[in-house]
Amino acid sequence: MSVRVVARIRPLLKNTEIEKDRIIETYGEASDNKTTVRIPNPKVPAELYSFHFNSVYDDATQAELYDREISPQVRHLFKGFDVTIFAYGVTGTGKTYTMRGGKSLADRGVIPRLLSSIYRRARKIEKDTDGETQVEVRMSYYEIYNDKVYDLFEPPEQRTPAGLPIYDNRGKTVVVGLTERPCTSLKEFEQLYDQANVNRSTSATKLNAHSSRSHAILRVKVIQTTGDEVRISTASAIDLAGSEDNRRTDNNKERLVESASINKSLFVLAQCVEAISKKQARIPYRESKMTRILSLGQNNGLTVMILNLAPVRSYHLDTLSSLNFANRTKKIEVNEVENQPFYREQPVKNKAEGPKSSSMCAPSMNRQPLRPKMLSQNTHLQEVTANVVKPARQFSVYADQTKPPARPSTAANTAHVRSSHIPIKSPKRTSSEALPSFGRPTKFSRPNEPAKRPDLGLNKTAIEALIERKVNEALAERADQTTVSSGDPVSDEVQRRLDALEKKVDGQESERAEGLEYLLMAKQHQVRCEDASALKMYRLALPHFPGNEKLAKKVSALEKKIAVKQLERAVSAPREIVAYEPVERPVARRKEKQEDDESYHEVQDVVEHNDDEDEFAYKPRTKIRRPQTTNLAPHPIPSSHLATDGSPRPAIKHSPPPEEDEDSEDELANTLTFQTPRTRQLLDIINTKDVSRIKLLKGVGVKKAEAIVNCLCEPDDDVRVTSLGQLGKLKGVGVKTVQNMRSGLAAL
Ligand SMILES: Nc1ncnc2c1ncn2[C@@H]1O[C@H](COP(=O)(O)OP(=O)(O)OP(=O)(O)O)[C@@H](O)[C@H]1O
Repeated sequence: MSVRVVARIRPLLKNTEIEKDRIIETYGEASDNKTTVRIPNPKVPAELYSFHFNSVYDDATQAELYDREISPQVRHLFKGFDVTIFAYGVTGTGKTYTMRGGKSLADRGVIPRLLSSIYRRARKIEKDTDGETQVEVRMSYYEIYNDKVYDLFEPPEQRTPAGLPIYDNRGKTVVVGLTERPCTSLKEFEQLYDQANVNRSTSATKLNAHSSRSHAILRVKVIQTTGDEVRISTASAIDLAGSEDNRRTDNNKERLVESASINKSLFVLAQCVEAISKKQARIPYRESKMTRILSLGQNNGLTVMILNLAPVRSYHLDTLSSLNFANRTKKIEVNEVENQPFYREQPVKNKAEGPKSSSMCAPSMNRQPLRPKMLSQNTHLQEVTANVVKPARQFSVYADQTKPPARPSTAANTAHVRSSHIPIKSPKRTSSEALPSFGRPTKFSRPNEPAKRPDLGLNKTAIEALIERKVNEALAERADQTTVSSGDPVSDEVQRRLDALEKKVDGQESERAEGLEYLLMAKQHQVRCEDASALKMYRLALPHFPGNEKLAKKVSALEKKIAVKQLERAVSAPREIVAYEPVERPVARRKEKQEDDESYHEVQDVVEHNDDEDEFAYKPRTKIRRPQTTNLAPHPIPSSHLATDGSPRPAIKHSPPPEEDEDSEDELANTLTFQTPRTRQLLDIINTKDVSRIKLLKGVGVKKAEAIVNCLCEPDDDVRVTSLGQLGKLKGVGVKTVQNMRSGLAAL
């Protein structure tokens, strides 16, 4: 079965969003059964893109979404399936609202409603079985913040900076040292959940006053116990942090680091989804903790993704990218396999207290091999297991007996009975791994049934003697080893040195790793054309690479680039012409431009070969000219070319001006600062987008005029050149041409 993808479009936010800016439309066979989202092409608004999902909710209430999408999953959960529900979307699109919701009854989100359903169903099962089946609910709640895992049941001051380790256990990612709290009622859950949410990392950003800065994972374990049969299934509800465009957030240093980490993990998730959809052999799960924990497409059970979308233009590009991601996600196949019940050994002491009070220590729980999918819907399991006589207990302490006595006939019968009903075979195990003589490896008879125990020829005293002998042997062996190591002064000395060396290297490594982390973030920001954020990250990296000239140069080049951009912006804003303040003239422009070019290539290199960054070696590269396209139409506009409202910005093409113009950039910087009547006249002519008029400008032939008009002619968009700086950056124009055009105007 595939991941179920449902899109939820949040309503317009009062005070900040208006109807006119709505760009998303939804369609379906009926008004309560929508399945399609339509959104215009940002370049060609008349062209609509359609995306089909399992369901689409437009302005839906919390109850509607829950009842139709999540409530049906509770039944599966109690049948033994693991259920994963996760909310995905850009920051401010309503993920936390969907998952957690508000405080009022109507506003409650998926999580409190899910827990309410779980408790209701649990009570019903207990009642229907006259208490024979008991249901226990335990929960753990943690967050992944800056790629580190923190227990949300622990207050932040008790956290270790490194966070909790995770490891893979037979395909399941396990967080080590996580608190698991029993939770007997909805009220108790709400208390725990609210308390834990206080520990979650949230902050105000420009786009969301309560932005989640971490991915939050709630795991609810449902343990159903009938006699000594235990069935465990888990519901995971995940509120992912939203990706952010830092040009829009005005994030400070701390927020930027968080943001880079969020964006990185979401980037890895997108890569994983792409790799799965392309059926690639390598899925890069391990590159982020979030993808390891989410295990999309790797986990068994049922997965529902809630795609949160904002309906307005300011999210246009982000919405498109989320829709594309969701479109790929819906094709991911998940193994719909339920967790099998297992049988636990009931401690004699607790027997009288009944199953509810029995301890549920994780180590005693041995899962059985998974059955193939075709059996996953078997509803007769209870019946079958009721007929099964459990095999005799086997102690490993008997392993060194010459030959274990023949297994009691009941065990053989068990295997026979089982195989006639359910051929238990894990789809993930090879036959050699399966236990040949027992249907279930973890099933033990109760200890107070001595009559069924095999006669293994050892009495209690003999067993104790055997254990004592083994323990003594092991202790003696260890004592021998200790003597050898302490008696060797050379190895002690070597060991001391090694320890010291290790510490030193560790220190350097963590220092360097932190620096590299900043560099990587800087590169990510650069890729997204967030120069200011990139600069901040480079500055943070500086102290980690003392004396690295290349890095220092990079910082100063970026500072200058930003200064020039600010200058251009100031010039293009009409009011600021009046308030013009002289800005320090950019010096050594030629050099700066070279560095810009190089950083352009480096960014590309980092995307392809991240290893380059490890050395931070500044290798001279051959200049690669970007393709000289004359028509923009077939190429998607990169997000950096679009204004925050999704419409194309005035057609500034981020390409280096032609070689001939490099020397004159200082002069252009001069002319950028104000608009003379001649400049205005020139810009007016350019903005006519009329080839016959533009070609008359000095130094402009028909070809150049056509190229200029092509740059400006985005269908249905009024792209205007508002400064000489912008004009100079159009493809094929450059500073000299601009000067020619201006000087020619005097003669017109
Ligand atoms: N369906 C909805 N109905 C009413 N208000 C909503 C809805 N969805 C979201 N909102 C409002 O939109 C704002 C942003 O929502 P929310 O904080 O849930 O976004 P988010 O995607 O979790 O953001 P982040 O990733 O930054 O945490 C909140 O004020 C929330 O109340």
